[in-house]
Amino acid sequence: MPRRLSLIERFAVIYLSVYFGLVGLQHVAFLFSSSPWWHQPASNTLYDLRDKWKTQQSTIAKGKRDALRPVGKPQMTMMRSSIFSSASVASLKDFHRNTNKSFAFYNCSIPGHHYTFPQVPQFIIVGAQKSGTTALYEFLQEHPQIHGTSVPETHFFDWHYPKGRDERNDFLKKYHQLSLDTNSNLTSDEWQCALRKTYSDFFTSSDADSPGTNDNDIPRDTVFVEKTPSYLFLAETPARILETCFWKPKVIVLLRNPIDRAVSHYRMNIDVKGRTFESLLDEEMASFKSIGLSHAPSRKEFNETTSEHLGFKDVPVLTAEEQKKLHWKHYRKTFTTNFLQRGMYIVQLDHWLEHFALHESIHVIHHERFLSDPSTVYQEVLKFMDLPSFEPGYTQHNVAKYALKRPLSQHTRMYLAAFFRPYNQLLAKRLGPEWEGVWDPWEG
Ligand SMILES: Nc1ncnc2c1ncn2[C@@H]1O[C@H](COP(=O)(O)OS(=O)(=O)O)[C@@H](OP(=O)(O)O)[C@H]1O
Repeated sequence: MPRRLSLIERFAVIYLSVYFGLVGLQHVAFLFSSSPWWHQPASNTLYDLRDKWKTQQSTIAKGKRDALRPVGKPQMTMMRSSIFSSASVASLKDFHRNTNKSFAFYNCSIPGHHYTFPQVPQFIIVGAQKSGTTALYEFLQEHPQIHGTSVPETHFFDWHYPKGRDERNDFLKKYHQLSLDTNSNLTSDEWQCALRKTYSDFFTSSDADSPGTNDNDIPRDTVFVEKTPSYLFLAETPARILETCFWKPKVIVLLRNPIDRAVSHYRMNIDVKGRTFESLLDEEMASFKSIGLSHAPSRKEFNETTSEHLGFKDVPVLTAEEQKKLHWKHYRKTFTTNFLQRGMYIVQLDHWLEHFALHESIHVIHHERFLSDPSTVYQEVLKFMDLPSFEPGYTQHNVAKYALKRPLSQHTRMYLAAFFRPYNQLLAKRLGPEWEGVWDPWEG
């Protein structure tokens, strides 16, 4: 006859059941939370999201890294050396050459806090949205030296970057528990320290109250990478990166046929809008009328059988300024539906080329080539990153779940091809002959 449990034993059984039940739930929640960002809560929950994922993701990432690390490779302990303290490193290459390390720890202070954290990142995948950025990021994360972020996309430099006094104060309060007026109470060095520390936390598992104490196990050859595909689209991002990062990180861009990109973009949000792809296109085109594309034919006016490149021949390509204007006017409203604007790659890339040199600091990848020959493209990326060769498992990531109700009509496809044509031609001029006519149905 089994013995009846005492009150204390019963309490212990209930406590343990509840505890393990909650842990199980948390794991299930985490599995779902690693789904793409559009299934995540709104942007101002950044801090909650980060806290939730940080611990779990870093444990998983560490386990994965340890499993992938070649047998026999020593697990180096990062020494926090004072020679790196507050070092401002202009060139990542010089730093690497001089120290033989991939990154250093950084020390800085704001009122009430002294922080030590790794200088991140060395590489950023900035877009374009729906161009295979998730697949590339996942393949890179499999590399034993590469460490990603604790959330799938930080969106640090677009949604969360604090602009203006109120947002900066809110940022300090939320993350650094500081109730200060940044404009009057913080020096610019302190403000930069707060920015850098917050960003760096996306890459580490360090606790805000005891910064850096969990970072001892980061091998010194670690290369940090983040990906947020909307960065390419935002003209402000490069300057924000340069303000926050310790050096000019190298930038990776994937570009996909803008028509397929637009359809993929629509399929990502199909459940949200309940509108047809064509009606959203027409709406976006109408919004262009106010800023320079007033002569462009509408989809209904467009005649794909004429030879004069289909009515778009004399339509001016939007300048960066015009696109910026449009962007600010419509960005929030059309975030999920700016199919045309997001495919004007040349306008976006030009913002980056003002700050980052093509080939040396920006590596641009042809999405379709990545899809058909992932291994060659991946090895080229590793070469650009100056990392040893590695073969990940080449699988599909982030494939669209929703199908178009009706396949894209030939008329709409040709309308889009004609619309994007002048932008693609300018892009080829900037990137080189291998980009000529790649997405052009009238070529070859
Ligand atoms: N291995 C590989 N190589 C190239 N492309 C791939 C790969 N795996 C997935 N995909 C396709 O990439 C599309 C999603 O792109 P992103 O991950 O950049 O989307 S997102 O901006 O992060 O939401 C998405 O396209 P659609 O399926 O047409 O939507 C994926 O199918």
